[in-house]
Amino acid sequence: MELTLTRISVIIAIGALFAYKYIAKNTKLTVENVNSTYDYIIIGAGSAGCVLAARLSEDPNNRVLLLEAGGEETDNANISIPAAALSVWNTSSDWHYATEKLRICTNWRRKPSLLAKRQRNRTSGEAGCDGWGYDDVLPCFLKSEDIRIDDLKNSRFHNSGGPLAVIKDTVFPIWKRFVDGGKELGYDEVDYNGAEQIGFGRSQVNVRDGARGSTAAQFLRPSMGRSNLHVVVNAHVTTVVIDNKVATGVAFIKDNRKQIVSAGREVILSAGAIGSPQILMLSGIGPGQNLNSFNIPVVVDLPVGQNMEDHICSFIPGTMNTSEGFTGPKVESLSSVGRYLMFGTGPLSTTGLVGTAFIKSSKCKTKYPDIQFHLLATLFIQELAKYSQKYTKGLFPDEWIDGFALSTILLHPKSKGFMELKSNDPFDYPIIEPNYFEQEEDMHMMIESMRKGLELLNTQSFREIGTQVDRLKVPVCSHTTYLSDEHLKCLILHFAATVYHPTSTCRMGSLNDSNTVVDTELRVKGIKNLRVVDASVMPHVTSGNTNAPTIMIAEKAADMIRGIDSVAKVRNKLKQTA
Ligand SMILES: Cc1cc2nc3c(=O)[nH]c(=O)nc-3n(C[C@H](O)[C@H](O)[C@H](O)COP(=O)(O)OP(=O)(O)OC[C@H]3O[C@@H](n4cnc5c(N)ncnc54)[C@H](O)[C@@H]3O)c2cc1C
Repeated sequence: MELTLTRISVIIAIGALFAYKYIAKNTKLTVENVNSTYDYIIIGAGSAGCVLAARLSEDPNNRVLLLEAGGEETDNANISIPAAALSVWNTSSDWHYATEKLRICTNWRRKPSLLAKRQRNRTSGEAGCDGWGYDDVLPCFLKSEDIRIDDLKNSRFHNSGGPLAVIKDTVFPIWKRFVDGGKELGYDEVDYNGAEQIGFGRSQVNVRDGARGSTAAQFLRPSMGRSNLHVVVNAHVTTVVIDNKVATGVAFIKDNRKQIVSAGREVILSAGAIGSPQILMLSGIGPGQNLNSFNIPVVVDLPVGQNMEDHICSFIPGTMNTSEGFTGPKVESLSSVGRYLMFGTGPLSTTGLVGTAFIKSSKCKTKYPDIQFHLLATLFIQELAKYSQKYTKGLFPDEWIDGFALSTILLHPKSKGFMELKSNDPFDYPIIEPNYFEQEEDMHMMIESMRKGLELLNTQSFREIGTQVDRLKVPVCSHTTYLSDEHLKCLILHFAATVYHPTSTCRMGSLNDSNTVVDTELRVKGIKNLRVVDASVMPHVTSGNTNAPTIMIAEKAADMIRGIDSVAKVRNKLKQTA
C-alpha cells in the first residue's frame, strides 16, 4: 500500500507542476451567461464534440454552444501525463459505467449475428454507407493529423500541420523485441496506418510535447478565444427538445437548475456510444417497447442502443530478465521527473503501449485483420489490478518487477450487445449489456489469439530476455491442464476485459435499413435538425482503435453541416499520388 501511495503522491505532484507549466495559462472553459439561442448546440465535449465545436465555430457567423456533463480536463492534471493515464480510472473524471454480469450460456441466443462485412482501421466501407469509403474518409483523417515521425512525413497516408500530433512510442526498448518477434513469425514491420495494416510496428500515439493529445487540448482550447463559441461544463443534458419532429433545443441541468436553450439550426449529439443513445431515448427516440415501459412518449421508433459492438481483449503477463520496460520506480525517479518537466520526454511521456500488431486468424476471410496485439511495456503490480483482484493473486506481482503484458484483442467479435434505459431518470445509468462471448465463435477466436500471442513470446527475440509466462498459472484456473484450451478459456472468462471501444449504438445506414438510426449524413431518421456525431454511428467497430476514426467522423460531419469541402486539396493531392 505504501508503495502505491508514494507513487500516487509523486504522480500528483508531477501533475500539479505539469499543469502549472503547460495548462494553467489557459482560461476556464465555462461561460458565465448562456444565451437563450445558438445556431448549433453540441452535446458532449469528448473526442468528437470538441472537434465539431472547433470546426463549426471557425465560421464567425455560427454561434455554437458545447455542453459537457463532466468538468474540465485540467481539473485532474494526471489526464495530461501519458504515464499517469491509469491513475485517472475510478476518479471523478470517470463515468464508472458497469456492464451487466457476463452470461455464458451456449443454449441461448439473443440474435443472429449481423453483417460480416467489416471496417478497416481507417475505413467504414459498409454497404449502404455511401460517402464513407476509404478514399472518402482518408482526407478527413489527414486533416487532423500532425505526423511527427520522421520516416512517415513524406508518406501519402500521413499529413503535417493538423491539431493532432502523432508520435512513435520509443522510450522503452522492448518495442524492438516485439517487432523482431513478429518478423521471426513472418510479419513485416509496418506503418499500420499506411498502405498495409497487417504486420508489427511501434505504437503510434497522440502525444504532443509530452502531453496526451486529447481533442479538448488540441482542438477546443486553441479555439476558445472565439466570441461565437460558448462552452459549459458540469452541464448534464437530460433531453433534446423536439417539437413536431423537429429538434428545437436542449434541456440540461447545471448546479441543480434546469435550463433550456434553443438551437436555431441543429442539435448535435456527441455524447458517445452510451450517452448519445441514452439522451435520444429519454427524448422519445428509440425502441418503442423500452420507452413505453417508462412512460416516455415515442416520437420515432428506432433501434437506438441496439447493435452495440466492442473490442474485447485477453492478457498474457510475461516476466523478463532485462530492464527494457516500464516500472513504477523507473518512472518516478528524479531523472525521469526532471526530464519530463524540462523537455516533456522520458518515461512519463509514454503511454507504455509500445507495440501494436494486426494479424489474421485462421478463420479470417477478408483482407483485413481480425486480431490485434498490444504490447504494454509493464507488468502491473497486484494493487493496480484492483478490478479483478480476487482472481489476480499470482498473475501480477506484489512489487514492481521487470515484465510486460501482451494484450490480444478480438477486432470483430460476432457477439452483439445493446444498451437500454433502466428508468426515465436522466441520472440513472442505462443497462449496458455487451454480450461478450454470447457467440461461441468468439471464444474459439480468443483462444486462438492467445495461442498466437504465446507463439510470439516463444520467439528467439523474447527467449533472449528469459521471457516466462508462468504467471498464467493462476489458482482460479488450477483445475485445468496448463495451457490447454480449457485453461485458456478459464483465463479468458476470468480476465478478459473491454478495450473501451463501444460503438454502433446509433448505427449509420441507408434510409431503408431498419437496423440503423442515422442516415449517411448522420441525421436521425424521422427527425429534422438532429444529428449524431460520435463513435455510436459506426456501422461496425473498426479494425483498430476507435479514437482517430471518431475524430475523422467529426471532421467529416463538420464539413457536411457547414456545406463545405475543406479537404478538396488533400483529396486532389491523394489522387495525384495514388
Ligand atoms: C479508459 C479508456 C481508454 C481508451 N484508450 C483508447 C486508446 O488508447 N486509443 C483509442 O483509439 N481509443 C481509446 N479509447 C476509446 C476512445 O476514447 C473512444 O472511442 C472515443 O473517445 C469516442 O469518442 P466519442 O466522442 O464518441 O465519445 P466520448 O469521447 O466518450 O465523448 C462523449 C462526451 O459526452 C459527455 N456526455 C455523456 N453524456 C452526457 C450528457 N448527458 N450531458 C452532457 N454530456 C454528456 C461525456 O462526458 C463525454 O465527454 C479509450 C476509452 C477509454 C474509456
